[in-house]
Amino acid sequence: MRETVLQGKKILMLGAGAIAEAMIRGLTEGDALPAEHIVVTNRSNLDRLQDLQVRYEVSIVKSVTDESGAEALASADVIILACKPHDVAQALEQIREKISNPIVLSVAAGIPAEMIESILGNNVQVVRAMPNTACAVLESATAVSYGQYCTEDTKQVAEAILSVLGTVSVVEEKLLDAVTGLSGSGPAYFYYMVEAMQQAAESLGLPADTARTLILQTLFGAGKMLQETGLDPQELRRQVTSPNGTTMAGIRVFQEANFKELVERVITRAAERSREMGEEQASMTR
Ligand SMILES: NC(=O)C1=CN([C@@H]2O[C@H](COP(=O)(O)OP(=O)(O)OC[C@H]3O[C@@H](n4cnc5c(N)ncnc54)[C@H](OP(=O)(O)O)[C@@H]3O)[C@@H](O)[C@H]2O)C=CC1
Ligand SMILES: O=C(O)[C@@H]1CCC=N1
Repeated sequence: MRETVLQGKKILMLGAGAIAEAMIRGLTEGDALPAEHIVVTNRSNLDRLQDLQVRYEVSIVKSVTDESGAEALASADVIILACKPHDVAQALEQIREKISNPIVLSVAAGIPAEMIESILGNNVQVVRAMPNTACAVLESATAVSYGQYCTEDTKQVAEAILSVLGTVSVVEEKLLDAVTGLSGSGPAYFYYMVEAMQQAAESLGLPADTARTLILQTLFGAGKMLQETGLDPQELRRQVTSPNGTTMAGIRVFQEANFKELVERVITRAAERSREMGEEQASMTR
């Protein structure tokens, strides 16, 4: 365990789904704080909590509405809000009277800091973050923005937590919907591409396991080249593309299908959806 601003801190994870598990796995594997200082709760799925407890040795509480839930809420330094956007208001109503000035770190897509501040009151310090599931392997691309009441100490605590899980970029809150469409959803775009490449490889006669090995190493190698050479993607693409060769023939098919425009539409639509989800919820609580 490193000496950090997280020393002695307790985190309560409100929500135990996909992103909560990715963060729990990253925080425990990254040795950010003792596993028992991470307390996890959800709405009703006790089997899921017990499974997380067994696998990560975290603490669990069955419900925030019972006695052990009240204790966990009162002693939490940081509450990570990791439920679906449409469950956020209810989750906050349930904890409002029981918290004692924690940092609230929300990963809920689209939900404005102001909405959380207005439900919880008391000038609560709200940090909004948009990680991705690569938290599980300490490779998340996370962006963060700070609510109006956040102090410098709070920013340090939030960044200490999030930087264990990968890179952290501080952005203005109004850019978080774009971040959500880009890097929050982003892993799924690459997985979709891998699915498509696998399908193509198999239809060309490659054995499934050979195709998988080749695709994964190609993806990993391309990412590492981008990171380690510092070269632009255009230049790296040029190095692969022999005049009138195979790459040029393949890329031309992408160009004929307006691939770049398609990707722009994908990311724009995902960003818009983040904004819509936030607006739907914020309008219901006004
Ligand atoms: N999945 C991803 O890649 C990412 C997701 N996010 C954001 O994280 C949030 C969670 O997403 P994800 O993990 O995919 O969702 P999941 O559906 O996998 O998990 C949602 C969790 O929230 C719990 N929950 C619902 N209501 C309450 C409540 N009132 N109190 C406590 N817990 C509650 C559910 O419990 P139960 O099962 O008992 O109902 C469940 O454990 C979303 O807001 C999403 O926008 C952000 C970045 C990436
Ligand atoms: O699909 C979603 O809504 C969430 C937000 C970012 C990734 N998953």
